Amino acid sequence: MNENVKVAIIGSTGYGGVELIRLLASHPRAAVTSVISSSSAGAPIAEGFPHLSEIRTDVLDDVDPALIMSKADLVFLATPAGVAAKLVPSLLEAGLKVIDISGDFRLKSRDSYETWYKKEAAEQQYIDQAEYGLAEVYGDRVKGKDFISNPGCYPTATLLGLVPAIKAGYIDPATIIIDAKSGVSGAGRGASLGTHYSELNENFKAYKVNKHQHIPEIEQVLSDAAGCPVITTFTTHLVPMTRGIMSTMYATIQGGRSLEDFISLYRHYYEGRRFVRIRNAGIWPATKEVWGSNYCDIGFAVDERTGRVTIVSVIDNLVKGAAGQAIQNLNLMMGWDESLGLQFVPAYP
Ligand SMILES: NC(=O)C1=CN([C@@H]2O[C@H](COP(=O)(O)OP(=O)(O)OC[C@H]3O[C@@H](n4cnc5c(N)ncnc54)[C@H](OP(=O)(O)O)[C@@H]3O)[C@@H](O)[C@H]2O)C=CC1
Ligand SMILES: CC(=O)N[C@@H](CCC(=O)OP(=O)(O)O)C(=O)O
Repeated sequence: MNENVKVAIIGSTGYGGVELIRLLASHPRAAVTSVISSSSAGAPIAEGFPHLSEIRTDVLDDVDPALIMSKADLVFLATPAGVAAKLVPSLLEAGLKVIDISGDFRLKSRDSYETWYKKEAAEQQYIDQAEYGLAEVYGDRVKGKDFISNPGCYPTATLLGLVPAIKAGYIDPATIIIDAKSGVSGAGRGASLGTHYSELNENFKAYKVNKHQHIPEIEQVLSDAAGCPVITTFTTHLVPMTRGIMSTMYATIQGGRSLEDFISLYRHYYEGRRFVRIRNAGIWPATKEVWGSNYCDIGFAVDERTGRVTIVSVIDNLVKGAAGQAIQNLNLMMGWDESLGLQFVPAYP
């Protein structure tokens, strides 16, 4: 698989879709040949997004599998929950490769999806076909596949911070507590009461406590890593900033492991994976240090007094948490270097 690829984006007027357009503009082997909208077909995309005017002079296409097939080889879906479940079968049947950024194909159990997402689940055969693309953990399974389910933003930050320690038995999986915070672009472009300026500015609030739809996704992967069922406490918070996720995780240490043990375990686990950066002792990652990039930065502290480890993991929700990891999965699918088109230095300050 050494050919270049033509790409269509469904949901290209949303934050995830627009970020895909931005990142793919500098991809050496992928060209966006169709930007798609269910509500504004026929309108020039640069009309709504003047920052794209140099690179996109085209109009938005309708959601039509035959039209997409005539223009593209692969389609990204950056659509609200429930949309991909209905669209993906016809896209796959049209012969397109698919990368879905929504949560519709991440959970292997239909019941679990319907419990947590409160929507009708996709058909089981398509759920079974979807490869869950947490790139640094399951990347080997992605190569050559036609259908990837891209992980959620919170799960990406959280799982990259927990999987090595669970797999190595450095922490007790029954003791994990995850305290996560997100910038507001994680909620998408649509306006809502909870995310408008005066509700958000100079405010900091917890939401969906014990009810967040990313809980079963995190537990599915932690259970796979531990080899036994794992349940966690996971609390999300909204921070008055645009981009960024910080996931702070706590667990009881097993086997008397030290801070140096954790740092060296993670450096070994992520060796050769350039998007995960493990911090030296005492240097904590901050969301600004990954802003606009595909990096996930992870730092640790070991508290000998409590016997617990603190793990802090940060990503840009729209890049590593969505469009960037989706492009990383495109690269892995195609057998290319996983960093093609993603070698951005974070914007700082
Ligand atoms: N924002 C983030 O940080 C992350 C988001 N995600 C997930 O990615 C997906 C997209 O998120 P995000 O970009 O933030 O969301 P947005 O709300 O910003 O954009 C979603 C887009 O989907 C399109 N859309 C809505 N309904 C339909 C439909 N029936 N058929 C086709 N297109 C439709 C809309 O565009 P139009 O009306 O033009 O069709 C809209 O612009 C969601 O599932 C989200 O949960 C995952 C990880 C991180
Ligand atoms: C800040 C904020 O509201 N974030 C969203 C993330 C939604 C998301 O990405 O949902 P899926 O991964 O399930 O598609 C939330 O917490 O629901």
